[in-house]
This record gives sequence, C-alpha cells and structure tokens, in this order.
Amino acid sequence: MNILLLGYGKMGKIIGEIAESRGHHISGKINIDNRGDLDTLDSSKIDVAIEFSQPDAAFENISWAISKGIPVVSGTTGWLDKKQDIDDLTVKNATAFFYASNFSVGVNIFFKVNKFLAGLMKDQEDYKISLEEVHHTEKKDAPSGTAITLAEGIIGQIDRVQDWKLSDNGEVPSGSLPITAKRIDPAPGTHIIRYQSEIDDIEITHTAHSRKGFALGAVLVSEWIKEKKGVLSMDDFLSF
Ligand SMILES: NC(=O)c1ccc[n+]([C@@H]2O[C@H](COP(=O)([O-])OP(=O)(O)OC[C@H]3O[C@@H](n4cnc5c(N)ncnc54)[C@H](O)[C@@H]3O)[C@@H](O)[C@H]2O)c1
Ligand SMILES: O=C(O)C1=N[C@H](C(=O)O)CCC1
Repeated sequence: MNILLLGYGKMGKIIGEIAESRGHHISGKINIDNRGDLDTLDSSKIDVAIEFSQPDAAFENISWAISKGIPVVSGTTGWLDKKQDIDDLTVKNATAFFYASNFSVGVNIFFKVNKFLAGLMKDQEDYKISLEEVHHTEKKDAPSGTAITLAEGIIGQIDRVQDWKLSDNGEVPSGSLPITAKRIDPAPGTHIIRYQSEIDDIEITHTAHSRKGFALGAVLVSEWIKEKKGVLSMDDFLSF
C-alpha cells in the first residue's frame, strides 16, 4: 500500500517504520514545515493517509485528505469538537474515516474492562471515583483522549456521574468525575481508574511501555480500511 503520513513526529516516525517493515511504501512525510508538499502530491496514488499531528492541525489535515477521496486513519487527540464535520465530509466524498483515541489492543481491552467495572459499581454509592492519566511533557492536550474515552465509559454506566472535570487535586463538584493529568517524562501513557471507599479500594491500570502498540494498531487498521467506506471506529475493527 502507498501510505501518506500526515504528521511525522514521535508517532509518525514509528508508524512509518512499522509500515515499511510490513512491506508498505511511504508516499509522503508531512510536517508543519513541509505542508506545501501536499500541493504537488498525486493523491490518486495514495491508498490511505495516517494522521497523527497535533490538536490544532488535525481538522485541516483530515479535511484535505477526505476531500481528495483518500481514506484517513487518525489518532490525533484534542480536536473532536469538529468530528461531526469530518464525518459529514466523509459521507459526501464516499470515502472512509477511522478515528480512535487509542489504537493499542491492550487499551481497547481496558476500555471494555472499564465499562464492565463501572456497571458493577453503578449502585455502590460509597465509592469515590477518580481517573488519573500520566504522559510525557511534550503532550499538548490534557486530559488525554484515552482518559476522555474512559470517562465517557464510566458516565455511560453510572447515573450519579454526569460529566468529567480536569482537577489537580481530585476535588470537583458532586456529579463530576475528576481527571488528574500528570506530565512526567518519558511516560508513553498510563491510565488509572480508582474506586475508593472507607472500607477498601479497587483500582485498574493500563501502562503502555512504549508507543509500539499505538503505532502497530494504526498500521493494522490502515491495512483493514483500504476497501471500506464510511465512518468507522475500533468497534468495527476489533472482534471483541
Ligand atoms: N490514538 C492513539 O493511539 C495515539 C497514540 C499516541 C499519540 N496520539 C496523538 O497523536 C498526536 C501526535 O502525537 P506525537 O507524539 O507524534 O506528537 P509530536 O509532537 O511528536 O508530532 C506531531 C507532529 O505533527 C506535526 N504537525 C504540526 N502541525 C502540522 C500540520 N499542520 N500538518 C502536518 N503536520 C503537522 C509536527 O511538525 C510534529 O512533527 C497527538 O495528538 C497525540 O495525542 C494518539
Ligand atoms: O503521547 C500521546 O500524546 C498519547 N496520546 C493519546 C491520548 O491522548 O490518549 C494516546 C496515548 C499517548
């Protein structure tokens, strides 16, 4: 496959290496300083664009590719207030758009465990619920996209939690789920969900040891999406 990398930072580089090791060709490596190269690129020769850039660039990158009919796999976090516009553009251009806040298989298992645990805890009002995420200091958004997906999983199961709020000390108004975001190098991504009561605590943790799981997931989805159309997610890709 011919793959265009929209964003060639920490993630773009690992994605490129894994894609080449699986026999794919990288047609372009686009960063903030060579974005003009897109004007001369032959879009008909690109099978899929993989977009890992930054929150304020994602919408423009994705729109550019979708408007040319190129299927896009995106993992950039922090821009989802505009996702509906991308979904509409995808349908209008009869192409495919795949978004995941986290492409690692382990985290997607963790998403399911989180929802299951939240379902068990929904009537256990003595437990205080909180979420913590830890990432490297170059991360531009907080909380992480993964933490937001986890929070939404809890909010969907537990009526006494209606929204989430970023909080340094865990203190939030009643009805809100506190998310604490820590920035410590070189953390590739750790997420902890805590249920704490006077009697006992329950904690579940996912710790990424490197970025490999995120990058491999994005390449596997790109191979899968080639013949697909529409707005897709991990629920379409994974069989669990
Ligand atoms: N979904 C996942 O599994 C997952 C995993 C890791 C990271 N991420 C997300 O992916 C994004 C990238 O992470 P990273 O660690 O590679 O960041 P990074 O800062 O290392 O790289 C981002 C790159 O985007 C480039 N860029 C900026 N503006 C651009 C533009 N207009 N067009 C093209 N490129 C542009 C920058 O030059 C930079 O090289 C972040 O939003 C991060 O949260 C998602
Ligand atoms: O390094 C990052 O940045 C990461 N971003 C994603 C998020 O915001 O959830 C996934 C984990 C790593």
